[in-house]
Amino acid sequence: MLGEWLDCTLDEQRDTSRQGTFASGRFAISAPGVLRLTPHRQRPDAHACIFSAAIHGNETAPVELIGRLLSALEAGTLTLGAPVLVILGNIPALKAQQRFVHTNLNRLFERGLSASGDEPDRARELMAEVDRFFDDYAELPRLHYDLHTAIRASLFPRFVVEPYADSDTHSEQWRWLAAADMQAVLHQHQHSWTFSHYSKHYHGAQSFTFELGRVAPFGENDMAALQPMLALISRLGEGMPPEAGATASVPYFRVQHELMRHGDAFTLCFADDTPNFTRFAPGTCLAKDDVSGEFRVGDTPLHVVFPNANVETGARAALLVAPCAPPAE
Ligand SMILES: O=C(O)CCC(=O)N[C@@H](CCC(=O)O)C(=O)O
Ligand SMILES: [Zn+2]
Repeated sequence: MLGEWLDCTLDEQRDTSRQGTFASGRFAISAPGVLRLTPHRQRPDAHACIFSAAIHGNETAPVELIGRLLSALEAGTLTLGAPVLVILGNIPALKAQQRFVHTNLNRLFERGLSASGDEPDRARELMAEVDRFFDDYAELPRLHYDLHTAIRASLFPRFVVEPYADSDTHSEQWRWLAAADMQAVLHQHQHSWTFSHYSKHYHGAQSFTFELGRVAPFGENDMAALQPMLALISRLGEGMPPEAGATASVPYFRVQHELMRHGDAFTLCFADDTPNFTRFAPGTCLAKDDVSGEFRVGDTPLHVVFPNANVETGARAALLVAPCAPPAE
């Protein structure tokens, strides 16, 4: 049944039904780690909802959050009123409790991807699942929340990344995110081929990457802090309008520059435990690279997000961001 699906995804030896019913809907496993929930009665405010987790295998809080949603549906304390696609992204990495096995899955969501290997194959499988789900509910507004946790501490422990795309984010989303206790918003300045970008760019979905605290092993996540987030996905699962908060208090940032690792001897010039959103003054040296040289902050201060010197060469080693005005209401 629903509650067992997470465990069975991690343990192929355990048998589980591939489809069945629960009090308010039907479920079907359409691919490994992909669970489709169909309501018996779809509510008028329903979105076609995708909730994904474990695109990075060591980010366990989102998996626990989705487990709570499924348990509530199974227990009948929550009534499914919207179609929901639940995705566990990188199953081998989740089993190994690693960010990825061979390469970062969250850089591969691009149509026409030609790379070969386990993660590229999984990206193709997940893109096809997303396409099929949104096609099947073409009449409904589309929504994709891709749930993550960050490697390091953050001055804003819970925040969202808004992927770059031509389509707009609806203003109600900002109010829902504020009520879900998201503490900052980061606007991407260019295409990034992440999973949330895929849904927004190719399907016009309301789509975000959520950072829900810091990476921790199963059982060690601060789930109390994620209660408002659970309330948001639960309301969406019910097909009901979520609670709306005040957006005025949420700081907005825009990416100014992607710091890339080009050489083997790439280093960041600040401490490993520097929290996300730490501000650096003009002139500060942020990185040294044996291929591209030094990177220094220009005339305006920059805040650093997701710094990671240990990425593959050619990959993003940090986002450098600056505060910006909130989107118009
Ligand atoms: O904490 C970190 O350094 C990484 C956390 C993480 O996995 N972040 C996502 C953000 C995706 C986006 O830019 O929308 C990632 O790097 O894939
Ligand atoms: Zn992640």
